[in-house]
Amino acid sequence: MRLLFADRLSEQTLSELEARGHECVVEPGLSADDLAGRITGFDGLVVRSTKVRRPVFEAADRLSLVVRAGAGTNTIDTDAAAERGVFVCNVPGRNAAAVAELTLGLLLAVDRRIADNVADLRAGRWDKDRYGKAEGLLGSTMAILGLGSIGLLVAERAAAFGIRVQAQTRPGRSAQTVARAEELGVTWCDSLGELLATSDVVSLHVPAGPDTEHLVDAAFLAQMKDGAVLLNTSRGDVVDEEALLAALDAGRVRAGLDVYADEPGSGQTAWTSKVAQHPAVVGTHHIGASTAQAQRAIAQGVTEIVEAFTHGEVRHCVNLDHSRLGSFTLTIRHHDRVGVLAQVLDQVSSAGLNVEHMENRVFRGGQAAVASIDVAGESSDVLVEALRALPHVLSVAEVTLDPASPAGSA
Ligand SMILES: NC(=O)C1=CN([C@@H]2O[C@H](COP(=O)(O)OP(=O)(O)OC[C@H]3O[C@@H](n4cnc5c(N)ncnc54)[C@H](O)[C@@H]3O)[C@@H](O)[C@H]2O)C=CC1
Ligand SMILES: O=C(O)CCC(=O)C(=O)O
Repeated sequence: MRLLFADRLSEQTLSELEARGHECVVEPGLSADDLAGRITGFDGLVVRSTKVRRPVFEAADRLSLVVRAGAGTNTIDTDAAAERGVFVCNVPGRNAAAVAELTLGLLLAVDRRIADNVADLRAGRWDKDRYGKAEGLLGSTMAILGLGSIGLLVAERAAAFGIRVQAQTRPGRSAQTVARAEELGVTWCDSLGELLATSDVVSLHVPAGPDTEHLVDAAFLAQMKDGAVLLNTSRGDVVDEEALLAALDAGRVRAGLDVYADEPGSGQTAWTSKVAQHPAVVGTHHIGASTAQAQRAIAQGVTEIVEAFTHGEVRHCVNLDHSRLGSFTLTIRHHDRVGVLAQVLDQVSSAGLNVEHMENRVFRGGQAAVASIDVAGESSDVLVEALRALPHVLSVAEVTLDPASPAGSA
């Protein structure tokens, strides 16, 4: 594949991909605005924080894969990609430990005012009176919103500090997550109000999206305990910054933030933000994932995704419709000969039916294969008999799909 890297990735990944025959063009200086003018001629695009907007997909001539070398995909117009049949894949979980480490670092920094301590010492001021007061973390209570890869690792690290961790009960949470959370001592609150009113620290680890936009608003902040600490290493949009500013000004809360609503992407630039500059905030520059360990793990994930893709497997795709669109599945065992599938598809299209998804698996030895074809429309005995009569077809089975069942192939 011809791959454009619009952000920096490890040299090792690039050499590994090149050793496997891919051409890697690395242009970390490209901005979101430059991308549309640069994308022609590339099959794949790999980005970290660089935004990938609709014009990129409109300008692309052969783009088939965008890999987000990280977890959050809110920086990519996944709908525009879906409209043009471009897969957008992320690398889930691989940078979670790094983000969890920074989250605890921010908490310690807020509690002990480490940044202010350092600034005063660097300015030649000793002030044990001012800095010799802190609540301490042992025995405090932390709420975690978003108990996924990062949330669970934050819970694990918080528990090691003697912090009691709690989360809200949430329908649809996997049994595996509940079991891991309980193993770590996480306890459950039935309502958000109860969770916030009983927590000294609230840590956000939810993805950005319509459900979580301004999840932390004035009402949310008003329910937090007086003097509580808000930690946000997820996305800036999750917090209504005007409301946070008011709560900070009123001395109601303190905050440790790695992400901001209108933060710049990668690189260096002049930037001011009232929340980031607030004295009750310890802020970092969206560096949660920026450790060598996390970037090695992410780079390995990128290589795996590109390699799998070149072998026809799409891993961690975030813009596929996982609900089956077909109404029935045909399973066709056949001799693996040139033209068999073309004849099968001919019969399906002659019956006026549309194929929604198909997969063909060849057995060892290359003699036989099984095709699984999800089809939209009404099946008929005539079609099934016509398929059975085709040369090299060994058997045809037909199963009507339950519209509620997930396809879950990618
Ligand atoms: N600061 C940084 O450098 C980084 C930030 N992130 C951000 O952190 C987010 C979380 O990352 P991961 O833990 O890897 O993702 P994840 O997908 O493993 O976990 C997200 C969790 O949030 C839950 N969730 C979704 N909506 C929710 C809601 N409305 N209320 C409560 N829970 C909800 C999901 O069920 C899931 O368990 C990413 O989407 C990304 O935006 C991720 C990596 C680095
Ligand atoms: O690559 C980065 O620095 C950002 C990481 C991030 O925010 C993510 O993985 O969602």
